Amino acid sequence: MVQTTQAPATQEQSGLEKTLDQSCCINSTPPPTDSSASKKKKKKSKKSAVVPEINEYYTNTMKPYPVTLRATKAKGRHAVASEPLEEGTTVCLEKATGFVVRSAFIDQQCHICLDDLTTKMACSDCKLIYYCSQACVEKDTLHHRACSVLAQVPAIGRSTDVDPDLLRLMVYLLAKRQEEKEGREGEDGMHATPYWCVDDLLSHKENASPAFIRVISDAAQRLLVEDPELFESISVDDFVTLACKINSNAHGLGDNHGRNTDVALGLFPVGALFFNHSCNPNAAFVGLNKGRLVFRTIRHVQPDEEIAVSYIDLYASRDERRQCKRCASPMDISVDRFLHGVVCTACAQDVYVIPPSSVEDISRGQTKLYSTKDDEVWPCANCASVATAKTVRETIKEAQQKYMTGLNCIRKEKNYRRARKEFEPLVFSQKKPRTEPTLTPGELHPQDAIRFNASIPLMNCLRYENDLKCAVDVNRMILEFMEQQAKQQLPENTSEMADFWQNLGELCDSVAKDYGANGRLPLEKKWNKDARSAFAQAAKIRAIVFGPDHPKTVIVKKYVNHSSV
Ligand SMILES: C[S@@+](CC[C@H](N)C(=O)[O-])C[C@H]1O[C@@H](n2cnc3c(N)ncnc32)[C@H](O)[C@@H]1O
Repeated sequence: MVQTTQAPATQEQSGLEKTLDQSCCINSTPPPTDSSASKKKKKKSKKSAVVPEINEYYTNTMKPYPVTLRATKAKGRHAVASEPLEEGTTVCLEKATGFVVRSAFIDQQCHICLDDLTTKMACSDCKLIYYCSQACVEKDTLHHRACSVLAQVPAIGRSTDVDPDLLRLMVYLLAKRQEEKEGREGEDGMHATPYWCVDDLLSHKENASPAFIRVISDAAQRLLVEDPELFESISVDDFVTLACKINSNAHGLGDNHGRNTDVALGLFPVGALFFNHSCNPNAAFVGLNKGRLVFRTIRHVQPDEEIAVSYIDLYASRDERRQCKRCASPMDISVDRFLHGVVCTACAQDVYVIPPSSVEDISRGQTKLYSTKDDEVWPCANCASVATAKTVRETIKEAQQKYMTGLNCIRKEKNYRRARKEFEPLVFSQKKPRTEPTLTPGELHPQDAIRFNASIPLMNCLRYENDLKCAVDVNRMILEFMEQQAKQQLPENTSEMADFWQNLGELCDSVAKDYGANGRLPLEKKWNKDARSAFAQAAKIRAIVFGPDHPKTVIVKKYVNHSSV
């Protein structure tokens, strides 16, 4: 997971985010009991797979965009380009059926427009909802239906161990359902996707853990008692289905001013139904204010090509990304082989290839990397000399341990110096100069996921400790890594890349200021120039991914022309 906030990257996700990531599995199936059962199941599911119908509502909603909606057995509902599309083309703009501000930001963002709160107007009853202005108070037609239940959500969440954000989103969605049933609908510029579309979403309930179903059922029973009228004709089982749908389909809505923090969570049925997953996506989704989500192409798309986004971190290991077209490509030619890779001790040219794990094994948490079979041997992709699974696994486990220790130093002790000591050996080769991403026999490959992920909190530690030039070096390494990945098929324009270019600009800007304060004008000029060109890169990518008028693009464009941030 890539994080570039000014605060150190903690790599930590909230419970709900984790569930969201895990549930974005592609065609994941419950584990079969034996291999013959598995074959039978596959045959059966192929036969029974039905092509979903596309309701006219969706076709009409998507008419303004250059896409055609299709449905097939293999892909379900999906969208293809109806003409050649340039990068940065809007292919869908949707207003959430329901969205809620995340608990951590509850008194920081307006619950209607999602803008930062300068003036705070709270609901005097539940004190759990804030508005930026009287105009936004008046636009809120749903809250009065949900207020009394919402007031109970924190206590229900605590006692049942369910994420209160998930509960609040369920309550809002059901309030929206009731509003529509009564034939009333609030209007704030753009129509929200109606509640009935939520019925079309896949829930993947069959894959939900019994523990999750149990806690949601407990919470549902408590909610039902609180407001039988609001939840009229809704059963505990309906609540569980809705929770699973949220887990499988909800999107985070980013902060419009900061970087990668999701300040809100919303359900966007049209986007969730028609934009499938790809590990090599040609489109991305971006949160906008007022609970809207836009889908934009991030590279040129051919007519008839499917438009797909990545549901998960582009830089995650193959096992995390599960199954998709690209991940199904042979492991020895796939970029994924690097994402958990130890450099061959014989040729020092490539990595020992860890065989891909089956989807069934992954869903049981039994990947090849973490299996206990030590007698297997894994060959180098270049020279075919082999290493034992045990050696490769131990090198990776040791690195993982160091990485976790580093994160804990930040999270628990706020000790950036100690954290830095844990991350440094992961990111830099011990035997070579630190800025050269060299292949050192027996060490993690420079493109290994742990090595890459460690470089992000390391850069944050260096920034915190004001070791700015080292932070610049690490930031440049991160960008080099991402550009390298882009050559091996990942997209060139990603929000993560734009963040790191902006971060580089800010770091160079600070170095320039330090030189300026010491009267070293030629150096100040040089670093200022580096800062401006980094901001220009960030602005170029943001204009494609976020759009030219998005606040994040606008702010970075301003920095390109300013002499300092
Ligand atoms: C957010 S939903 C997309 C809805 C789906 N298109 C439909 O018609 O219901 C995610 C689910 O769509 C399917 N899906 C997503 N990406 C896919 C892909 N690349 N190929 C096949 N199925 C995919 C998987 O079942 C996945 O769990």
